[in-house]
Amino acid sequence: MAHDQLPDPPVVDDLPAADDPDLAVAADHVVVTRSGQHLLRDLTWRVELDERWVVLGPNGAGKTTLINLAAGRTHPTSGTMHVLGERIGRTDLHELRTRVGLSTAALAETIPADEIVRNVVVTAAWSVMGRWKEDYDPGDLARAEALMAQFGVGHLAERLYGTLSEGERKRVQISRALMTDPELLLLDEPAAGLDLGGREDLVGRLARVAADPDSPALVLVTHHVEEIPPNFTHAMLLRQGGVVAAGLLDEVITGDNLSATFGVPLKVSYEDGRFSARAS
Ligand SMILES: Nc1ncnc2c1ncn2[C@@H]1O[C@H](COP(=O)(O)OP(=O)(O)OP(=O)(O)O)[C@@H](O)[C@H]1O
Repeated sequence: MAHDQLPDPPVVDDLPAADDPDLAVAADHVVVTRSGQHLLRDLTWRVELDERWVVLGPNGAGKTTLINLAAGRTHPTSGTMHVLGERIGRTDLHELRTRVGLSTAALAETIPADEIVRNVVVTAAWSVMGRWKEDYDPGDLARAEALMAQFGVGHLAERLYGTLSEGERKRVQISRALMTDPELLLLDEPAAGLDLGGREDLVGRLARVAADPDSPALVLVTHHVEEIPPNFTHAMLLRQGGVVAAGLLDEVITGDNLSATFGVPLKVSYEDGRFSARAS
């Protein structure tokens, strides 16, 4: 496909109503325009509460814009966006944000290097960054300890965040994102910058989160099919702000779809729950 040729959005029909209580995200013909540029165009999407989505696409495809929309941090220019039954633009975003766990590079940059790890995690309970209370609620502290243990950073609870490795920081960021027991968890490139061991460790932990029926709805952004954890169920491919394909993971992650998304001929392999891709 030529670089300037954009795919027609896939036809989506028989969608559940946007205010269906089983939906985490409902986007209808969403367009996001900034400085005259379409960051997203005509995006229609449903994420159910028990689904685990991966969003793939090249640099500049609109993935972070989509995550910010789903987190209630960006408004659509046109179309409608519902998150957990609330319409963006017509709801109290502060309240909605406590129901959505978010881990992005931009948020990570706001974590003070001189904060201890336990505080980085537990302060999410009050939607603040940095320590602000001497006495924490024992229930919040217990939850923070459990999450740090789940993500393999329990032994680092007393360490300064700035002294952690990139892989350890990523796992602290996800623990923090889960602190409020969100109904929707949004992870923007959680494996970026990790070495192979760190990536595999994180993929394994996210696979276990995905397999747990008590986990929130999940949306994970990545550039690489190798980073799709087992037990994820759905995928959306974005290119230049448009949807190339969306639906069940194994129907969407194909050589043809990835070639159209990334603009180079690619072939895909699948083994033991994991995908890999290379030039064909
Ligand atoms: N405020 C803005 N004004 C103009 N253009 C913007 C603005 N914010 C983002 N963009 C552009 O919109 C496009 C989509 O950006 P976005 O960050 O959503 O892409 P992405 O898929 O997350 O990219 P990457 O994989 O590189 O992180 C990019 O070309 C970006 O430069």
